[in-house]
Amino acid sequence: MGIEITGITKRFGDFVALDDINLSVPSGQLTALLGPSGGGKSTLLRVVAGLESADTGRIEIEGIDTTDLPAQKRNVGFVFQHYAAFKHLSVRRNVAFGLEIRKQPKDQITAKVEELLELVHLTQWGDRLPSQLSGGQRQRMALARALAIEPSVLLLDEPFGALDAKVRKELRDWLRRLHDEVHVTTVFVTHDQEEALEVADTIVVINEGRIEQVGTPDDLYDDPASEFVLSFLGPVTRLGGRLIRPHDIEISRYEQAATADGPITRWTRIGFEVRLEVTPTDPLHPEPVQVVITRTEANALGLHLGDHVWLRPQVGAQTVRA
Ligand SMILES: Nc1ncnc2c1ncn2[C@@H]1O[C@H](COP(=O)(O)OP(=O)(O)OP(=O)(O)O)[C@@H](O)[C@H]1O
Repeated sequence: MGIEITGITKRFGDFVALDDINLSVPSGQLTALLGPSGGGKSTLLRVVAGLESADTGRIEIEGIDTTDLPAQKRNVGFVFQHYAAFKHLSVRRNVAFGLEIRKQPKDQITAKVEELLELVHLTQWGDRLPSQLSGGQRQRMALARALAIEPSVLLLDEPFGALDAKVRKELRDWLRRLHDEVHVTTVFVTHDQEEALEVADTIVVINEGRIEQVGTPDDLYDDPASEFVLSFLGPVTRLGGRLIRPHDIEISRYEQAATADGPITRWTRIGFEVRLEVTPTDPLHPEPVQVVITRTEANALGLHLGDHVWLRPQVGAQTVRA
């Protein structure tokens, strides 16, 4: 069950925004659509929501073919980056709105709204206007409003994208906890790999209208299917013709079996990290290699700018042929 996406293609003029997308989103999970800007994530979410119609393909939500159903009949909750609240209505009335137009009994609506406000920790702000809330509180209200109709799926398009880094971090922890409580099938769009790795049960990497890989955060991190996935999930560097993560490189001051060796040509300290650049002496692979170690390691190894060092992948490190 969950969401079944079969053979979805979407063109805007000659441009192919989605190219034969096939994807099963498991019921009750938190799934991230991750990829660079313009890759097609929002378009896919909008097609699932019914806000955009695909040229070909089929969408099933919880076993029901919704391909030709209008958005309001699909029973989806949707939250955008910039949430359009009713400015003249209180937070409570905004949350109640979807229930009022469904003509539910008043006492049921009141009880449901209080339950939702508690869930998103906004009980004490219920009588305020949306303009009197912070950005993070507004997005929580948007989630409460989307959840009010008890959707079969919750679709979130960069819900925290417009917020500053600290609030984003808080809200992503909060979303994870909220999801653990309500278990509604949730799909959220993000271009932030850390957000996806931290929050999602399953990550779908999308690039240029195609799915690059689907897996758990660990699957993707430990076993990237392509150079694109490896490099999208964090910084990478080239070591002897292969791509590797800079902190997966072993560095030694002493001559040893190594993939590359050369002098340390840059040294940058950022907090607890030391980022080094080593320029290999090998004329076949002369481009500088980035290496990241902790300050403690750098001190223990007695490393300095200009030292000649030997580099090789750490045991178990993931590498991909470049
Ligand atoms: N209504 C439209 N008309 C024409 N082109 C569109 C339309 N909507 C999206 N596109 C194009 O389709 C491509 C995919 O857009 P989409 O918004 O799905 O990407 P995205 O991965 O969500 O990126 P972002 O994170 O920047 O929103 C982009 O190149 C975009 O310019």
